[in-house]
Amino acid sequence: MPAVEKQAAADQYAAVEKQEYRDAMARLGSAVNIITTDGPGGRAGFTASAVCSVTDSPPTLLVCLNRSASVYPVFKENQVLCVNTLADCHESLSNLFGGKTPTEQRFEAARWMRLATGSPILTDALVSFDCKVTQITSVGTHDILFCEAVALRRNDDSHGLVYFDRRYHPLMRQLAC
Ligand SMILES: NC(=O)c1ccc[n+]([C@@H]2O[C@H](COP(=O)([O-])OP(=O)(O)OC[C@H]3O[C@@H](n4cnc5c(N)ncnc54)[C@H](O)[C@@H]3O)[C@@H](O)[C@H]2O)c1
Ligand SMILES: Cc1cc2c(cc1C)N(C[C@H](O)[C@H](O)[C@H](O)COP(=O)(O)O)c1[nH]c(=O)[nH]c(=O)c1N2
Repeated sequence: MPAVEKQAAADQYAAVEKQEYRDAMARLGSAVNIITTDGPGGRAGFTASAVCSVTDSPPTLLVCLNRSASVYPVFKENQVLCVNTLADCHESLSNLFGGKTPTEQRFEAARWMRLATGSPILTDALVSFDCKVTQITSVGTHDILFCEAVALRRNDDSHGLVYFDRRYHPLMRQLAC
């Protein structure tokens, strides 16, 4: 089909209204993560549910970051980040990093260490992916950061945390007895 006709065919679909889309997205349960960075641009961190695995070769995750977030310029400059996937005990930490709280207050509330990139690793996270940002694509209000994992840390005894229907839910692992 010629490009003009393809465009005309696509234009016949109206976009779903924003609130209706959010109400629908609230039905998708997801892991909750605190994304951190440190480097020439300074230290920053925010809560993100828009995170997923892209490929294992090379081991790559994606993180969606709203360009209007206060932390955006810091992540853009540093080009490294850590995806810290939260455990069941981290509900209040998730809210702290998801709101309007100043950076120092966010980081004071937990214990951190470093691995390869210098990004803060949450010591009791379920799992942490220390990454370099390899590619960025803008879609609408967000940037999609493609992140290659260069180091990992796991806490195999922790339970998970899921964000579903605008609430947090603990997700129990079957632990060996
Ligand atoms: N991807 C995101 O940027 C994203 C995801 C989850 C929550 N949030 C923010 O966290 C706060 C609380 O969220 P909530 O789930 O309690 O209620 P909500 O009604 O704002 O969002 C419902 C769902 O819609 C999606 N969503 C919300 N805002 C979005 C955005 N700007 N871009 C893309 N998808 C978005 C998410 O899947 C979210 O769980 C809100 O300020 C929300 O904007 C942002
Ligand atoms: C459960 C949950 C999940 C998400 C968020 C919030 C919460 C509570 N937020 C919002 C994000 O954390 C917030 O905008 C940042 O903390 C930046 O806020 P300030 O601009 O610094 O106030 C968020 N933002 C984003 O850009 N991508 C995402 O995937 C998510 N996911």
